[in-house]
Amino acid sequence: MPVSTRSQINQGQNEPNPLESSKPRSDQEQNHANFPLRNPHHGLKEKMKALTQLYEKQKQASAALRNQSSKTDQELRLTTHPSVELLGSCKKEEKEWKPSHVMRENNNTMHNSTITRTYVLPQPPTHDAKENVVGGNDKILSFTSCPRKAKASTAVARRLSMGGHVPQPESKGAEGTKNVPESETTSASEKHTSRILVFVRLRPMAKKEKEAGSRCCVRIVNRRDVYLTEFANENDYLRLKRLRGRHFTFDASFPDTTSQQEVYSTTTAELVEAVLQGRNGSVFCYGATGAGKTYTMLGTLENPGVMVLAIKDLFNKIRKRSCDGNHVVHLSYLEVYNESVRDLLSPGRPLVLREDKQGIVAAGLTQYRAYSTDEVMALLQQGNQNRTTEPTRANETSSRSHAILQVVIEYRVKDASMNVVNRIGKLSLIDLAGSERALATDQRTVRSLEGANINRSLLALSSCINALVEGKKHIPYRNSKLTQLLKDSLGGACNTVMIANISPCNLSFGETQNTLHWADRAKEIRTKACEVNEEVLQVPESDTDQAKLLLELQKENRELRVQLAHQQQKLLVIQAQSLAANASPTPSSVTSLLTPPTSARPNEKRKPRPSFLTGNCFTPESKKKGAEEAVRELRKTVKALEAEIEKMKKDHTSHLKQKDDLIRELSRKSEKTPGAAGREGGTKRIVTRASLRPQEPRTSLRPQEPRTSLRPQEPSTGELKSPSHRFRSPVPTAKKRSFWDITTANSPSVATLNGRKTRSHVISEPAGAPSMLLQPGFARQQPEHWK
Ligand SMILES: Nc1ncnc2c1ncn2[C@@H]1O[C@H](COP(=O)(O)OP(=O)(O)OP(=O)(O)O)[C@@H](O)[C@H]1O
Repeated sequence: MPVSTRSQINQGQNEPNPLESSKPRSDQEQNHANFPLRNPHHGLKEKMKALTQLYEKQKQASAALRNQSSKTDQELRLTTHPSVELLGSCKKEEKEWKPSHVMRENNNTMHNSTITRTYVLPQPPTHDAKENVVGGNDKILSFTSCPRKAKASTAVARRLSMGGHVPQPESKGAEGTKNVPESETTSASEKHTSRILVFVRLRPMAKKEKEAGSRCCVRIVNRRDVYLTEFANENDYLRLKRLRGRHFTFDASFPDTTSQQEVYSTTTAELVEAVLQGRNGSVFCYGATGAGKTYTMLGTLENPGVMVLAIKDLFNKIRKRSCDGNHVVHLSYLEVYNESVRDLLSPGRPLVLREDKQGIVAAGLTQYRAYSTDEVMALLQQGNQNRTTEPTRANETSSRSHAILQVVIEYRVKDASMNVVNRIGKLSLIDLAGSERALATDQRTVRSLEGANINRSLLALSSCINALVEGKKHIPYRNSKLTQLLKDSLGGACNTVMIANISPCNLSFGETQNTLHWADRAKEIRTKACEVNEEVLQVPESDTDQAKLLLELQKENRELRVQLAHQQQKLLVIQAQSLAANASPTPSSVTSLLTPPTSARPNEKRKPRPSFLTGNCFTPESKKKGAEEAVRELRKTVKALEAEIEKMKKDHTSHLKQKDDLIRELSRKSEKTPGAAGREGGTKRIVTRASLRPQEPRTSLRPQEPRTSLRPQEPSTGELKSPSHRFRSPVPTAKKRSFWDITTANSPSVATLNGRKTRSHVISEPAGAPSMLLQPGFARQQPEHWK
């Protein structure tokens, strides 16, 4: 890239060289002045002096101009280039910026030697330039020649295929962040593809960096434009020639003051929503070591990162929607360390990646069914403890592996025609290890080997990005484990978000530039349109009929049971009356049996009280015939009633028996239906005996509690469980369930999940299956060779 040298600047400015007028020149000098470009380093010091004088002159002129009116002064400040602001903000004592492309700064160091630093300012952004490189000598900046961008650049908010606008971060009065109309952003061809959204996050300057006198080389303007400024020693001529100021534009750029919540809501919140609708989503953090990837993804206890906020959001949303259907959440967490894949939730032998028609599969990866945010948090914490982290020179807690957390959400609901709609969304949250220079980290063998492997996989990632951008047919995913696992995120049907983390420190300029370069490249990757992974599980006609019949029979059964209970209650009352009649011939004694004793004075002669049976069994005639006849009649009535109840009981029992037999028969039939347990062929057994009768009340005929045992008000809910049922706390006696035939991160969800029978499958699990978390010794389940 062309960089203005001092000689070029002199030529370009057409200013008379002050040296020329002040002293007579020899022929040689004159020749040199006539051909200043022949050797740019020749007479460098003289030229520098001339340039300094020129600068002083212009400075005075500008000061005079500024003094002319305050208005002019204000305009000047407004039109100052962002990078100049940056220099001012990064170091307060920074000198005023200079009217040339190449600027100098003289700093007295501790050793009292003079070091001249040179930095190059990037050009102001243009509408169609995705990256502006400082040009040649014809583009010399003057004080007010850097117009601010008045309109949003073309790298505008892109739309996810899920249909929503990309949320723009709050603008601080910037015009450039306004949403651009859809017509400007999406063409017809874009409708079938979706682009990777790329965000940049700048971390704050670390304490150590501040103490070392580092300077800030990044400035974020309008929450989208990133200006990168290079500082260099002026004596480093070779470097000087290559100095570049750079400007990039992304979907959003986050300054160092941005909160975790803001990063989450701008980058990932929409993705979570789409995942709940059955789409796939991936978020990955990319950047140099110590740039803040893990902080962005995991965060701290006080400032939780994207992973934590996404999980919380996910469960909140599920809870709100739980009445609509049945959500099941599965979780897996793996790392790629030194080119081997390891299960972070259940560490053991390295996992083997397999590619089949369902995508890339890590054979043996454990998937846990999660019921609550707390449970996922605990799993996450456990996984992170197992993750390989080592202190390096660049970062005290450097992640030495790429970590992939995958959350699979399965959503089931019955439609009006008794079909089951099954949607599966996958969210992959990826914290990549940092790209690094060997010297920047460590030269010890293990660390450098790790670094080499990290770099190798990141190199493979950049090759894939390149191939995807260039539209090549062959994408070299197989070059590393990481790219194999990211295959779906990069080239599959997936809404993908990349967060590029950068450091503000000028010592990391190279890494920052590299990160921004690849992030800029990634913007051009087009993934396949992300469709909803929906499957309608069509229930055969016969099955539907059977299901309906079963439901009707169950309803009838319940009604009969309630009737039976009523009759039994009546019988009890009559039996009590009969007993009373046997014990005492007077109606009052019958009543006394049914009522608690009220007399506190046993010797007192009791007054006859009107019986509640008066007007019912005891007629005026019976009174006349006497007590014996009344008892006889009562007995007769009781016997008749008993016989009737007995008959009804028999009828009901035989009814119930018949219906139970029928239910059993139907259930057996449904179980025999092909594909009932699995999912092959699209024919699913959705109505099972277990699913239809989970809430079937157990009839208790104990007379003490006839109503409570029957619970006739409890609805027949079918297979969809109530929210409380799904979210109840795990039982401590839970048994470990694992998927030995599972999906891995980024494999196509529908095919993968639907095509596989897993041990912890949603349907096959008992309702309210307990969590792994509370299983005793869960965290310590390690194979022998790990102990
Ligand atoms: N936005 C931020 N706000 C405050 N501190 C941050 C931020 N980003 C990063 N840090 C701090 O910077 C340090 C390095 O960050 P982090 O460990 O996340 O880097 P990394 O990119 O994951 O590095 P590596 O690739 O080596 O794992 C940490 O101490 C972290 O707390």
